[in-house]
Amino acid sequence: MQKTAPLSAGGVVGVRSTGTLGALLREWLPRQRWFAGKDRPLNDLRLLSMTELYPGCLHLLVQTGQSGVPSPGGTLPPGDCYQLLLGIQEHLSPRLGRALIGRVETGALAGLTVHDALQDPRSAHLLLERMRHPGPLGPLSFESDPSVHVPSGLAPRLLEAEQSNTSLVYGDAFILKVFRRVQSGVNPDLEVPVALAGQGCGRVPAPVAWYRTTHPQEATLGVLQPFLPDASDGWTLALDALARGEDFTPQAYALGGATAEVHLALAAAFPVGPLGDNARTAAGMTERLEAAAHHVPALRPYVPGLTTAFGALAACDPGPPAQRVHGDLHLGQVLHAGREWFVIDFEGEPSRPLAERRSAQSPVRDIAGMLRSFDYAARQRRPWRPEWARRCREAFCAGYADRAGWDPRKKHALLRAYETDRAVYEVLYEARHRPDWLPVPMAAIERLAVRGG
Ligand SMILES: Nc1ncnc2c1ncn2[C@@H]1O[C@H](COP(=O)(O)OP(=O)(O)O)[C@@H](O)[C@H]1O
Ligand SMILES: O=P(O)(O)O[C@H]1O[C@H](CO)[C@@H](O[C@H]2O[C@H](CO)[C@@H](O)[C@H](O)[C@H]2O)[C@H](O)[C@H]1O
Repeated sequence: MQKTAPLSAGGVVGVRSTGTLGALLREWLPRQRWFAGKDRPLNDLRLLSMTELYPGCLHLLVQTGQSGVPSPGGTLPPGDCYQLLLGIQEHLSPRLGRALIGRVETGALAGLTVHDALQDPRSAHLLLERMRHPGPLGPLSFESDPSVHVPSGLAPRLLEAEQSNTSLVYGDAFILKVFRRVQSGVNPDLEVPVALAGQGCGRVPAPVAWYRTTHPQEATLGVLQPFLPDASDGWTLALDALARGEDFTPQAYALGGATAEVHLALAAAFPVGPLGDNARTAAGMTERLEAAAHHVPALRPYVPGLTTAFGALAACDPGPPAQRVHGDLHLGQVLHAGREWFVIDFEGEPSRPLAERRSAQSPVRDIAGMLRSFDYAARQRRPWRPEWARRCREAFCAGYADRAGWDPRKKHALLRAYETDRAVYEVLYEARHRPDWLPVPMAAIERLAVRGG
């Protein structure tokens, strides 16, 4: 293991040190949407690598030290590793005010202003130039599919949506996703779309360029893909349909079919495991439930009822064989463009270790994710529209069954257990990131625990 370097002179960035680059970042990081450790104080920050992308722009990998933080499962040191691109200037132009991180008072950068370079069009342009010219740069390596031409001079814009990563759109032709929380190993959001493209699966935009680091460990840092310019995501479309009182079942049916197609391509591209070992899966789900109940007290009264679902899973027939899956499928991860559904963002649930996200799992995990999403959408309206969600869920399963050759609705115990597991994940996710949304998955928890589905 490589030794990590302190981010400020004098060792680990201390609580009282102000004015150093480390102190500025320690104050700025926890305020970012993509910062995963919001529930624990950030005690220290260490520098893993620093590379000059071009004059005035630094690429950093930093390691957080947080009390009570679990190891992310990779071989990077314990804590979380984040990717930062920092613009360093004497004076920041007022139009970049929102990108400001602060002014460094001491150390090698004393007197200079630091900003988030991904919010700076000039830096975004130069980052694309790096991707257009593959090759190594210190510990970084830029690579591309030589069969695709990426033109120079595409105007960049930052996607403003609240996300787990940072995405830049170039000339409405390409989208670059810069992974913020980095785990060692290849990121499934590169690995899977490349493999699906190899299968000729047109439902997933194929990567055209990417960059990675080899220090302190191998890790994917960013992926450039074709941008679908007139696409609308499934969440927006579902909410629009609800607002207009419109039926969404034809779209849900088509989405079920598209999901099955992606599953078939995944099963062809990656090794398929044996039939599900339900007892082991149920034990894992029970463990996750207990851990979530530890963090979110509101879950505790429902633990016995929810555990029943996992018990039923352990006792039921093995489900479909384990295979690579999407891992975090919901309406925000599907795009509708030109009358077709496309699937994006194969990273899986961000809080799970990378090895787990890359392992073969039941395809029911994805089906349950999407079923939960129809429930989320229906609960955005007052009064709640359970019938709308029920019809979408039915249609989605019917579309899936027609394309996959097996019907998820006939796997009741399996579906209920995976839906429960997903709702437990959502409770934890909302408690950490969007406490106002907690009632949405909690309503499902109540339904699944008390009424059994
Ligand atoms: N190929 C694409 N074409 C059009 N829009 C896209 C594409 N890929 C992603 N997007 C848009 O970017 C958003 C964020 O992408 P996503 O991969 O989900 O990032 P994150 O992991 O940060 O949530 C999506 O919700 C979608 O609106
Ligand atoms: O898209 P991400 O990879 O960032 O996924 C995370 O954030 C999602 C919210 O943005 C979260 O999804 C939950 O909320 C959605 C509505 O905003 C809903 O459609 C999903 O069904 C629900 O799970 C997702 O769980 C999380 O991993």
